[in-house]
Amino acid sequence: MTSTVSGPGADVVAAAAGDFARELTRDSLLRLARREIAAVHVPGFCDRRIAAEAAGKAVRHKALGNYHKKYTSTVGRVHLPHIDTAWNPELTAEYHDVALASIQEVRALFAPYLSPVDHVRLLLQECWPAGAELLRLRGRPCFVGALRVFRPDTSVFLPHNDRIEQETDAPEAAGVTEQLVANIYLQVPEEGGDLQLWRREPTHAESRTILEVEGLDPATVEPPDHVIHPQAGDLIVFSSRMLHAVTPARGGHRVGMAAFIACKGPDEPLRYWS
Ligand SMILES: O=C(O)CCC(=O)C(=O)O
Ligand SMILES: [Fe+2]
Repeated sequence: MTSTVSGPGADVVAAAAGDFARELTRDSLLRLARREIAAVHVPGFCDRRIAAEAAGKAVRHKALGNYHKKYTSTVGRVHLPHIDTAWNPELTAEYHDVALASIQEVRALFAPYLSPVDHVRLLLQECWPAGAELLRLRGRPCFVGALRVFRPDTSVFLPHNDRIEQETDAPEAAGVTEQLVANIYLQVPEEGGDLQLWRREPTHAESRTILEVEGLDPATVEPPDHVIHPQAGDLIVFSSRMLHAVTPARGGHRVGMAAFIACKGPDEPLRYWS
């Protein structure tokens, strides 16, 4: 299957097909963690009918709330993701208290089928030299499998990056050498909802802005290196430490399922959470 690209970056992507791997394997994961490739993009990772059904449940979910920062508050998410614990001890305790129940609740949305995030967890465990496991912070299990709901025309993720060390001082978060994020797309309208990738980390000044408002003004950033229009059912894994953004989806909801993945080198297990 060919890559599905659109927008201003399409030529760049076509010219740089070697920047993408099409399968999640030991080799593609190691190359991604070493930043030799920009992303692992697996078209049709998950059955589209199963994806569509789960997307509908996410849009109607009773635990659908919004991200908390100024420029991400347009995006909905099901269950509390770690970023929204915002260094608050009560929210952090609540996050861990409900983590396992939330994992099981999201899993049940896909029953009787395997949830795509569980499928990713198994592949990481099988492929990575030292295996993979659920992240624990101060010994307490994290949630994984956040469903993100981008509302038609209004939701956007401005250029930003994600780093666990900026969200917690728990000892388990020290020594991370790379942070990846796996997104499984459950529903994507035909137009918009593009994933933009830059192959660089933000500058110090940009990082300060991102920490304050979780996004840069696109006019202040050069064009992205890659623009991908995901199809429902696709899996895309990329470095969350590098700049990335999501453009508004036109005329319909864009629903994804996300897991961050901390890497401390091939001799340590990968650890995932949302
Ligand atoms: O929904 C996407 O395509 C990526 C969103 C994002 O910012 C992330 O997964 O860290
Ligand atoms: Fe992100």
